[in-house]
Amino acid sequence: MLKMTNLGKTYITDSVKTEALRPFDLSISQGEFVAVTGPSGSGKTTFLNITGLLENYSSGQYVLDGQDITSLSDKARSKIRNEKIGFIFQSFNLIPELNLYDNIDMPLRYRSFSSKERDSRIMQVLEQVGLAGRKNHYPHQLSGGQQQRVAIARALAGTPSFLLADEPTGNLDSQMAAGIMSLLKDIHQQGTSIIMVTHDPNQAAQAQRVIEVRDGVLRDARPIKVAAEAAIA
Ligand SMILES: Nc1ncnc2c1ncn2[C@@H]1O[C@H](COP(=O)(O)OP(=O)(O)OP(=O)(O)O)[C@@H](O)[C@H]1O
Repeated sequence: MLKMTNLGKTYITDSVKTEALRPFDLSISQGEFVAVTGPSGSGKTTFLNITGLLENYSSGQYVLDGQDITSLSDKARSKIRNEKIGFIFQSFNLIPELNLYDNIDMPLRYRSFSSKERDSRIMQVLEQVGLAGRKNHYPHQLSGGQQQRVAIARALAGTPSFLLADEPTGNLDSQMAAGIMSLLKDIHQQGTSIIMVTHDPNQAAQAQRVIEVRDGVLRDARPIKVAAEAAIA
């Protein structure tokens, strides 16, 4: 699904050079659930922004679904971002003036779907996150956990190649956080690839594979399930 080769990111501000990500190689296959973890300032957000095509890298190559991103224009990148990546943020990022239905519809309007197809996609994802009966409600009428469910529905509606989640439970209490983790695991079981940044080692352990970032060095732990099977063999 995605392949990064010798990818690196250096910030230069007022002649101060920060090597946010030292050059690394990484492949993530369709259907994986990957957690990205590491201490504050280690480079997780930089990694996430590059993976989500929100930020450029300084060196190397990034190939997404067979397409080399390196030489694309900003417009072409935006199109790929909208079609292939579903974003989930810590702060939900719903539009307060729009009801749930219209929040989910918003990114679909930039795609070539008919209004009938958009409607069926919106209702399907609202069902999937258990909020079909609340489609006319506004974000402020929902709990934090429910708002995050809407954000997940919005991310899923465009059938992206993968979901990119940035601390998706960071603003939730532990019970709501457990509900969101369980929803993400269900979505993964149904075939969606997920890349999730988290500070929480317990959440990271629920993914199939953990990538650790420390001082800009990306360490790719082996898939946990494969490692466990290897230990038994
Ligand atoms: N725009 C920027 N200009 C200069 N340096 C930056 C910029 N963005 C990030 N950095 C630096 O790059 C390094 C990695 O930052 P990054 O935000 O990716 O870390 P993080 O692991 O996401 O941290 P946190 O968990 O606190 O969000 C840090 O040293 C940071 O100061």
